[in-house]
Amino acid sequence: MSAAPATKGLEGIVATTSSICWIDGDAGVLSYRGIDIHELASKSTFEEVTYLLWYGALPTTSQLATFSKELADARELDPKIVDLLKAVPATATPMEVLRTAVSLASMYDADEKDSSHDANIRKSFRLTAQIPMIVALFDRIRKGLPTVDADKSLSHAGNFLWMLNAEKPSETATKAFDIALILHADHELNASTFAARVIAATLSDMHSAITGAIGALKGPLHGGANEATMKLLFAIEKAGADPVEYVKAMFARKEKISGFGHRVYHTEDPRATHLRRMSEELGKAAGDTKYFDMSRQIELFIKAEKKLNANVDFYSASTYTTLGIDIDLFTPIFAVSRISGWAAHVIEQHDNNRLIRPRAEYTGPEYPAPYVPIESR
Ligand SMILES: CC(=O)SCCNC(=O)CCNC(=O)[C@H](O)C(C)(C)COP(=O)(O)OP(=O)(O)OC[C@H]1O[C@@H](n2cnc3c(N)ncnc32)[C@H](O)[C@@H]1OP(=O)(O)O
Ligand SMILES: O=C([O-])CC(=O)C(=O)O
Repeated sequence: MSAAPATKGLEGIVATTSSICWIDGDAGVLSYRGIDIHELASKSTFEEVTYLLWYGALPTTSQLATFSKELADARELDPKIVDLLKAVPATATPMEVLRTAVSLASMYDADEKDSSHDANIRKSFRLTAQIPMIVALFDRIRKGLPTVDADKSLSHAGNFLWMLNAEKPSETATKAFDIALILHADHELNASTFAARVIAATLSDMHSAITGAIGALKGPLHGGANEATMKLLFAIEKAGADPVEYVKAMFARKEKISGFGHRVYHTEDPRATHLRRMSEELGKAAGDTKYFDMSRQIELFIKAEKKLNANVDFYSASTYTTLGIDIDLFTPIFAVSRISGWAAHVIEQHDNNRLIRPRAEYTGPEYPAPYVPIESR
């Protein structure tokens, strides 16, 4: 069979079937297992959403209690992983460290050599519990601050904030963070999830797939855009510039504005609706809406002038900054949530596997090209 012409970036190509996440990019609908993201963001918790993603249906009260306990009990890290966090060069970024620590965690995983469905579920618990621990511990280690042990009585969101700040988080902060985790949990065949599925489809293991996914998430066209958005807001603030004039100048230089545009949504990203509200509410509660106000001015200008919508990364930047989180933790925090979706996709891929191996449209020299002997070249 000869290959069809290429579609740059695989735009619009349906690459697999999946029962995890459904998006209508024209109507701005996102659902996990058919349940609308707005309902989940307002009524659910990260633990419940993770159960939904892995098992395909909402849990009963006792199922959720067992699941949440199992997830909390998985808050354990081999000391060798903590040693790694202490040994990396001072220039290491949290995203590089997370990628490397997850790869190392594979060698200390009880199911290292087992990729059965049940072993994949057990690994999903461990990775989902360990990733936030790695991010929080590394942040404190690099700052020379004492680390704190995981608190298994706290929720997933609450324990992350506890381990990051060594202070019991407020209910408002825990709730806001939990909603952010729900919103970022899954998004169909985004680049990092696709990368994870490609790796899993070779029958490689869950840790390899997640390590690759973290590498894909890191890029500024994907999860890295939340960090890039905050850098933009800080640059505008530092320059004392008018946000709209600053962005206009970027457009004149043909630069892309982080946090805008999306391959699938042609209308408002439904996650941005929540993050915009959270950014504003948290700003008001903290008595400083500066970053929300700047963001809103930029959003209104870009929407009016370029018909581009804010994506999930745009308002998560000001939301996390208002929660007191350092800018280079934004993308690792995306992974703290997205591990739930990545794991669901790796499990689904292994449960019904076929190697993912597309074709390329060849654009090189015409075949057969001559092999010119080296002395004649
Ligand atoms: C969690 C996530 O991954 S959400 C996405 C996070 N990434 C970002 O926010 C980075 C900024 N955005 C982008 O680079 C893009 O919109 C992407 C990567 C998200 C989607 O890319 P694609 O679907 O390939 O769209 P593409 O980059 O071809 O853009 C289409 C057109 O809109 C323009 N455009 C898209 N996004 C932007 C932007 N953020 N700023 C300026 N122009 C943009 C492009 O320049 C292009 O214009 P042209 O047709 O005149 O050349
Ligand atoms: O779906 C995408 O291409 C990117 C995205 O929004 C996500 O991964 O959450």
